[in-house]
Amino acid sequence: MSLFSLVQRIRKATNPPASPVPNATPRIGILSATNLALDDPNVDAVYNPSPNGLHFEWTMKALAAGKHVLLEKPSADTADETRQMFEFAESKGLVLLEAFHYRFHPAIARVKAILDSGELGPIKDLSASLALPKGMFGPADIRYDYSLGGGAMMDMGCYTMNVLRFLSASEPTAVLSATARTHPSPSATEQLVDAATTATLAFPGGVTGTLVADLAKPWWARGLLPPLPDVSVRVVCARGDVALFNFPGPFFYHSITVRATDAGGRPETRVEKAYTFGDGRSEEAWWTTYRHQLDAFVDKVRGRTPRTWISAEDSVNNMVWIEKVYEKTGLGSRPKSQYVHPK
Ligand SMILES: NC(=O)C1=CN([C@@H]2O[C@H](COP(=O)(O)OP(=O)(O)OC[C@H]3O[C@@H](n4cnc5c(N)ncnc54)[C@H](OP(=O)(O)O)[C@@H]3O)[C@@H](O)[C@H]2O)C=CC1
Ligand SMILES: O=C1OC[C@@H](O)[C@H](O)[C@H]1O
Repeated sequence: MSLFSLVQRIRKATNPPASPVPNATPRIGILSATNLALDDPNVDAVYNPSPNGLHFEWTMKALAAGKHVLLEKPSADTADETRQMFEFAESKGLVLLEAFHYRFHPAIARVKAILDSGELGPIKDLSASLALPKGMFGPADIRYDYSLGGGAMMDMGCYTMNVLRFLSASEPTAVLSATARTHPSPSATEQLVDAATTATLAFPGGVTGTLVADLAKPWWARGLLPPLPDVSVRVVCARGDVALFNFPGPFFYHSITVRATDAGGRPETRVEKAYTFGDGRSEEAWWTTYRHQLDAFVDKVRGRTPRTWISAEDSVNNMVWIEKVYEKTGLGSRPKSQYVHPK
């Protein structure tokens, strides 16, 4: 069970009584099968942490009910569904945000600022990995359920795809190669679920980007030693490189390692940390990625300008390229939602 399901369960169990909420604070509900947040006029916005394959249906229903939506990643099973959700949100004047929480933290912002500063020269190659040890997710986990939009490329690959696109400041032009590791399964649909995917993409200007997404990284020493999680992104530039260790969870711990050449052409390495923006806006060094994200979401709902935002186009393009990777591996896109939204 994830932290989010836990929160959801606690919410369900405690069923907090309605209380007056100051106008400045949007009242956020969490969607679940038994949660009637959509019918509750006291709820302004909902968080949608349903399995991937249900994102489209419940986001469309929430938007139809007039709620702003903070939607878990990946936004849907297909780019077409993502496009529909954002178009609907726009037409209703509602906020819809795909919860790529890491994008709201100072650590990734610092890496982007280093790249944008030109200090390291033009980008040549990027690589991003998100790989967790085998055993973290059981066989019944939603991540292995094709009908619910399962697969490593969906679950972890959506982050790696996102960070490659974000740091390269461009969209891929092609999937050069992509391979998936699947489990032998008697079920035809479960054979379409990738436990791991590796892909290399072409970006404009001869730049390449490689992603690794693995839900079950094999153990070492004949299965006795768990491997370390792989949670890094690295960008190689003409005059050096920058790597962020733990890009998805930088609030626990992270390090930004920059290798550059000094004015005399000598190589130098420095390690940075970024737990605050220091831009005078409200923040604390302990704030999680989720806290920063929630701040931005609330800002947007309240008509203020958030420090960071993820556009509709960004979310649509992320799904476009996830689908292209699935196409290249031969597994194909996850099944489109059966939900038909009433016109
Ligand atoms: N941003 C982040 O850090 C994280 C994001 N996620 C994202 O959140 C989403 C949910 O993941 P996670 O919390 O691990 O998922 P869970 O398996 O814990 O399920 C989440 C909820 O979905 C319900 N559910 C499960 N299967 C079905 C089904 N077939 N039909 C209807 N409801 C169902 C569960 O209900 P019940 O309790 O009744 O079983 C549960 O309330 C995914 O999109 C995932 O990518 C997940 C973890 C972390
Ligand atoms: O943050 C995360 O880490 C673990 C994943 O399986 C999960 O879905 C993801 O959002």
